[in-house]
Amino acid sequence: MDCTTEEIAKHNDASSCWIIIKNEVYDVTEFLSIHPGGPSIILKYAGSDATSAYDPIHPPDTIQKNLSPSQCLGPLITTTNTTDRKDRVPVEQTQDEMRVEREMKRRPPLNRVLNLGDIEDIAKRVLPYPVQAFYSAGTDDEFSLRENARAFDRFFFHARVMRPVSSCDPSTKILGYDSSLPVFVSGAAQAILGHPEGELNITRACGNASIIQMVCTFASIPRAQIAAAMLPSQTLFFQLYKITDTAATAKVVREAEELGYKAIFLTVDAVVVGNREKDVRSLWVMEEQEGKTQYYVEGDPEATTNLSGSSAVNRRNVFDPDLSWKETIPWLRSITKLPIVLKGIQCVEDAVLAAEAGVEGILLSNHGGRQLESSLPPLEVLYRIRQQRPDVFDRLEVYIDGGIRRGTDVIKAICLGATAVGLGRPFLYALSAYGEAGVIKLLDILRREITISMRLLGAASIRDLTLEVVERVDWEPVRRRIGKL
Ligand SMILES: Cc1cc2nc3c(=O)[nH]c(=O)nc-3n(C[C@H](O)[C@H](O)[C@H](O)COP(=O)(O)O)c2cc1C
Repeated sequence: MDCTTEEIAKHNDASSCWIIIKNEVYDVTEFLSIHPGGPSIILKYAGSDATSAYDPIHPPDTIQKNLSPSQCLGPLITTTNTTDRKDRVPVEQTQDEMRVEREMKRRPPLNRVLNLGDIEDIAKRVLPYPVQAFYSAGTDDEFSLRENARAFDRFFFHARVMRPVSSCDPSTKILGYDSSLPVFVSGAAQAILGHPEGELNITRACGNASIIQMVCTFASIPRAQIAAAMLPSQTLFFQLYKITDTAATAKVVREAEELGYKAIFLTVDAVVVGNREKDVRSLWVMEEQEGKTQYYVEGDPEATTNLSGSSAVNRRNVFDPDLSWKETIPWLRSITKLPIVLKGIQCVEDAVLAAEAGVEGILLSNHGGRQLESSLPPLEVLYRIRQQRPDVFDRLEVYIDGGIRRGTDVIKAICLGATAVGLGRPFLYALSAYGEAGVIKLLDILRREITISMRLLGAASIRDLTLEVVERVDWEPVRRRIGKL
């Protein structure tokens, strides 16, 4: 392979994109469409050295994890021209980067942030467009994404009055670990795209607030570094993707256990990656904005169709598509002593199978509407389990995530039998908009909303949040606002 700078410079667009990182040359053409931060940031360095942009924000093993050996083209061959860097074209700020800079200066002070919708609005304004698209994307027409949140609007309270609530305690236990609220962080990868300190913002804020954080297999900060940042009293859970390389997965599980993570949340709703068109389109949106739009030319073969995150990931067979009740859980049990929770249960039947399989918990989730379109909102699944198979709640802990944005959402889920609820995007938005201070603010808002509503409901503790105080209506309430943007 000719890895001279002259040759590399020819591969400078989406049809063939080579970059140099630490004097090694990579063909990232296929990777463009699955780069969590979107392709435009890579394209900015297409045909040149991307080390300065790559190095500060990526864990050391990112390349090994994401590129196949055939995409690693070899060491950079230095010619006389390349040692003289004067001929290099300086990288200019894109329109989007200038917009982000302006918006960061316009952020309101935190005391003007009232709710999670406000945080989401601000984050969407200050995030680079491709990152905003990656974080907010749902699958297909984003129907499940919207309905996840709307499902909460169909439940109303039967408030009880004349009950002493001067002392109101929203704390609980999750898998036996203390949590100051019935809330945890559902792991959402690539926090570093929103803030240079990535997941660490969440770790620090959660440590002080006694909230449990689930850390992803594909977290953007090494899991050891996250574990090193936790307080002695703090609890971390680990989100596991079972990949086709079983031995490699087992190594990850053992490492997580040794690092002190307290439970394994095995994600079961992502055997392939969902069809997230917003994510794919963000490349074209950016091209248009920067004046590099490609137009259809009569007679051209279909150029790079660029069909999504999914295709490239699938080609490399990252996720194991053959998870099964018979094999996967006994295998996982055989390699770890940690409690096992299945993340991504989407119907009553599978909740029952999980109980029969003897796992310690299930997280009812459709991945925040990012996987199967028209998967039932997790709150509806919770309601159906409560109606049809209440015995499940005696056999394992049940959690839900997806669309939870208000203290009342949390309370409704607890009333229906959930032990706790997870939030994904809100943590990403909070850290993107305000770093660690944003995450602290988010938890303060939730705590305030939960305790106000518990008091108004006549509940002095989580034990008072029972099925009797919540009712599902069959009329369609007015559509909820999830965020202005
Ligand atoms: C940007 C992003 C990345 C995510 N990454 C993962 C992941 O790596 N593993 C996983 O199991 N779930 C992942 N999720 C799903 C979350 O764990 C969670 O199920 C979902 O965000 C909950 O919905 P919510 O965002 O409406 O709160 C991700 C979600 C988002 C938005």
